[in-house]
Amino acid sequence: YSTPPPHLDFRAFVSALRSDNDLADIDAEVDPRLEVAAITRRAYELQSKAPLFNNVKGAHDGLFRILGASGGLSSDPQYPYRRLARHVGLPPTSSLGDFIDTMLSAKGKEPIPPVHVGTGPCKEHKLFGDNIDLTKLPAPLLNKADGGNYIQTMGINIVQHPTKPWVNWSIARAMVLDKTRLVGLIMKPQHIARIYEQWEESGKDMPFAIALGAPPIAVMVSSMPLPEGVTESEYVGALCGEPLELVKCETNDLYVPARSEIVIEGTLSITERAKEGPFGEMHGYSFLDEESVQPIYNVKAITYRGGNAILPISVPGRATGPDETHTLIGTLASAEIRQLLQENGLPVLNVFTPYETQVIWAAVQIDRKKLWTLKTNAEDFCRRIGDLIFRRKCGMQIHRLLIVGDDIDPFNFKDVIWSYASRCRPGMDEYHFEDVAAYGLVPYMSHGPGTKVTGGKVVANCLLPHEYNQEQLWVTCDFENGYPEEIKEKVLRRWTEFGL
Ligand SMILES: Cc1cc2c3c(c1C)C(C)(C)C[C@@H](C(=O)Cc1ccccc1)N3c1c([nH]c(=O)[nH]c1=O)N2C[C@H](O)[C@H](O)[C@H](O)COP(=O)(O)O
Ligand SMILES: [K+]
Ligand SMILES: [Mn+2]
Repeated sequence: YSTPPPHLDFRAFVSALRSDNDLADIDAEVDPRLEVAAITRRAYELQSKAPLFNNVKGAHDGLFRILGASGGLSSDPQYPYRRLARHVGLPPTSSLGDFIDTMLSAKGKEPIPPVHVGTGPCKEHKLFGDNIDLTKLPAPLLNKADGGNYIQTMGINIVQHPTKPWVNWSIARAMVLDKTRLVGLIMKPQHIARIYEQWEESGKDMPFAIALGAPPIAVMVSSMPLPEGVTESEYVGALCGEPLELVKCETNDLYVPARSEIVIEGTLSITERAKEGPFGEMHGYSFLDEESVQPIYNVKAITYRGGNAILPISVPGRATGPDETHTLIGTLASAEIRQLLQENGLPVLNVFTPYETQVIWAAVQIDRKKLWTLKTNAEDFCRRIGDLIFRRKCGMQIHRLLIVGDDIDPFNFKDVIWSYASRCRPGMDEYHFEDVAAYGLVPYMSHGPGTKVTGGKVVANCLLPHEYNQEQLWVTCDFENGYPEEIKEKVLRRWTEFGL
């Protein structure tokens, strides 16, 4: 096969990280029981290179190597988002704004359906029946409190609606239960849960495939809350301007990316369930009283790429250095939220979920000149935005929206928190929503004082009243805004002379 670009082939992506000097090849033996995850977690927190474990204890017959932090921030502070850029074929100097613009660039474009090819790298090795023993694979234990070995944290869960032409791609965690079974989170309003409900009604187990080490751009779209009914693989095609190549599963009629590293396929039971979790969550907590009971994945085949297949993993936790549950879930939800607000005619420039808020908050940047033409006020404007976002799936994970002006950079938390701290009057500038679906995993909901699955959401107005209808009545006191251009130029020119 000719080697495709990094965004279309996971192994080419790994080579690109290596040539970016953003990958650490670890050839020493490392234990998948906690050690691999601890190294990966610290790699996020220090924003170091992505660890590629080439010698995982217990690996055999080419299963498997492990790549951690594929969606973490780059180790080179000059290119913080280069690893994300590599997922979608963007230049290394790309900003988060460029990344969001790219992920939205196929909206309104004709979908490009994938093409089916006869075979591909993921078909080089095949395991069936007694050759399948998930307990013999080096599936990693990611956190000392986890209830099982989570083999699925960065793969694409592929399921098809039983009657409609909708094939959904998403990321949903799953842990090893026994020799031939996984158990994983199937949670409403996620599309995998909606489609699962349809199979329950049809009375048949749901065929599934999990494609691990799939093309990076497909992993991105799988993590994006596209509208219901959209077949993610067609959106990937529209983004790339060319169809994705898929091959048929061995044991069902689903199709998977031909270049995947590892494919697990089978049926998700509509009757058998088992205890799932605890799991180290995206907000930085693992609650020990987790009593989640979830459907069982019956594994019928495992196929995988030669040359020592690579299992990508995500180790969610505190976003002191963000992991994929922040850089993918937060950023891609921000993209869909921006799309929704702009489609509804709101003067929104950008949206972003600051990592410092564990992507529970989202800053919504408003074009103030356009805001004046709406002749509105804080209450009406904030309630309108809250009604749009908090009643849609793309807003599911957001509990606080901050409405900020175009003088604020939503990607710069110091800007965002400055405007929230100084312009949002407690008791008058926050508009609460108690009748909307909550994100049940947020600790103050799951283990908080009030209801668990509704409410706890708020829109914080970070614009002063006069900003709704006229130019700001202040000069911002920082170097950028507090001095005339000629003074700033003179200061910058003489800065080194002053020895500062
Ligand atoms: C990048 C990433 C994303 C998720 C998850 C993880 C990572 C790395 C891991 C596996 C590390 C953690 C896990 C979570 O525990 C986080 C989570 C997020 C959202 C709902 C429940 C759990 N998770 C996940 C997730 N969606 C879930 O339905 N159970 C999941 O298990 N998601 C989010 C999900 O993919 C996005 O919401 C997609 O938009 C869903 O696709 P559609 O339904 O819109 O088609
Ligand atoms: K998706
Ligand atoms: Mn979907």
